[in-house]
Amino acid sequence: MKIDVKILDARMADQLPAYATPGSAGLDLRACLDAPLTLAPNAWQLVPTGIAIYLKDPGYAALILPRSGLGHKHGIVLGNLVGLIDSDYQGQLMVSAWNRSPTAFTIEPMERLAQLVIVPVVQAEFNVVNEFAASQRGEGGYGSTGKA
Ligand SMILES: O=c1ccn([C@H]2C[C@H](O)[C@@H](COP(=O)(O)OP(=O)(O)OP(=O)(O)O)O2)c(=O)[nH]1
Ligand SMILES: [Mg+2]
Repeated sequence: MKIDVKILDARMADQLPAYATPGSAGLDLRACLDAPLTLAPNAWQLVPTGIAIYLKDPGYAALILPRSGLGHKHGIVLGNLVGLIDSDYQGQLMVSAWNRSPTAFTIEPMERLAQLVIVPVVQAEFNVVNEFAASQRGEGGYGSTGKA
């Protein structure tokens, strides 16, 4: 699949997001910063990525997810937990970087900060009904099938 991409910061021209291995699901997004950015404990800031994408097809969306290493080892996750990029969004991809750890963390310019996953999307329509056809689960939820 080919996605239109705009390079908004010249530094991104030779380091567009890429799959790190043939089996990678995520494209690493870089922090397009002019200077290091220190996030104090529990601080968050919107970080530009230097690129815009236009998915065009409403059958796709992109998700911005944390990088596991940064999230687990340094507490750098996302202020919105997950970023959802609509297929008609044409602005710069932004990463809400949140330092959920008790230690300050410095993001270096052009460091890989988060990852982008392209996913298929179904746009559903609602069919209003008074009763659903019976299902095995019915209205049971929240542990209703037991623990083991
Ligand atoms: O981490 C993110 C999340 C969103 N976006 C961009 C793409 C997305 O299509 C747009 C709107 O995001 P969303 O719909 O999640 O935010 P909203 O608060 O509902 O804003 P809007 O009223 O613009 O839809 O912002 C990002 O760049 N990074
Ligand atoms: Mg929205």
